[in-house]
Amino acid sequence: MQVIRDLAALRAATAGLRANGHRLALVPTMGALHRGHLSLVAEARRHAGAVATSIFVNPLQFGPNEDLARYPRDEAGDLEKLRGAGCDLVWMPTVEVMYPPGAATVIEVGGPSEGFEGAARPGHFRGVATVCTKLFQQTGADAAVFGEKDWQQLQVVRRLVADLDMPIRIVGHPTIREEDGLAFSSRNARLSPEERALAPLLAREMREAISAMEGGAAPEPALDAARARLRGVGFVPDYLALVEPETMRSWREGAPGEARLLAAARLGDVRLLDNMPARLPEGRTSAPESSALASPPGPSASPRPPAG
Ligand SMILES: Nc1ncnc2c1ncn2[C@@H]1O[C@H](COP(=O)(O)OP(=O)(O)OP(=O)(O)O)[C@@H](O)[C@H]1O
Ligand SMILES: CC(C)(CO)[C@@H](O)C(=O)[O-]
Ligand code: BAL
Repeated sequence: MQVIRDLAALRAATAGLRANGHRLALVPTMGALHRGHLSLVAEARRHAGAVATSIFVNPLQFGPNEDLARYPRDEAGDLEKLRGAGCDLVWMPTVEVMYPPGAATVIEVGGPSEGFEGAARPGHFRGVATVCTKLFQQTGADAAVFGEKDWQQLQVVRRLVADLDMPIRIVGHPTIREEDGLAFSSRNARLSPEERALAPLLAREMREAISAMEGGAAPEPALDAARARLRGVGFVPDYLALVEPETMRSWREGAPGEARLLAAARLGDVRLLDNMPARLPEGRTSAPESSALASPPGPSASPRPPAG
């Protein structure tokens, strides 16, 4: 496994892999690797003959009051895990290599960047989009694998690649969880034992709310009940919201189909993120547009052109 810290060496190594006929798949990470990351490495292997993992704690995606300085780091442990996972190349640039003095270009993605993590962490997705663009350029990877764990990030990266015609395939990989249902996350290492014992309740409450909604309950009351239960055990929920899976727009009340439930909640000073699919059933439409279609217009129904 080659461990590379400067750009010239990276270019030489990727050119060597390509000369040997290998396509390259990249797994971008911020290190402190766990089983979730290693499953991305295994997924990457299915898409290319050579696998690169980047480890770079990207200051550009952290706000001034966020946990950049406390972000967990474990270089020796990470390299050992990547060797065990059969990774071919590790790209570990320093901040100076990634952002040399004078660097002044950033990438701003609209659409799915707005709201949720974009609202809670202003500038976060600018940092993610900028570093991902650089990582794709630096490695020339044919594919990059991202975890569904950061669902909004995955949609932002897909938007970035589509809008800028980048010749790279973005692969999403399902969230890997501990046995008690908590999604693996590097920041879990910062939970106290008491917080760690409570942490799986986030996923449990999300599942409860989803099964209520899939059973026909209206989303907002189901989500309100989940928020209240989470508060009751010590979480500070930031958002618990049903959205369109790709655009991140709010789910249209009453619409059937495949939605995504997004959650962020604080436990102590650790912010946990999670998301899950929710299949909303037909037959409990309450949206003004659908009810106008389904029933004869009443006095307050807005006029609609006839269908077809
Ligand atoms: N439990 C998981 N299952 C699958 N993929 C994951 C999981 N956790 C993280 N990833 C993915 O790994 C990649 C690198 O993420 P990152 O290094 O930020 O890890 P993280 O554990 O999510 O850390 P953080 O605690 O900062 O959220 C991202 O694509 C992320 O979605
Ligand atoms: C994609 C990423 C490596 C960019 O810094 C980061 O946001 C992450 O680890 O999810
Ligand atoms: N996994 C998303 C990286 C971050 O929290 O900054």
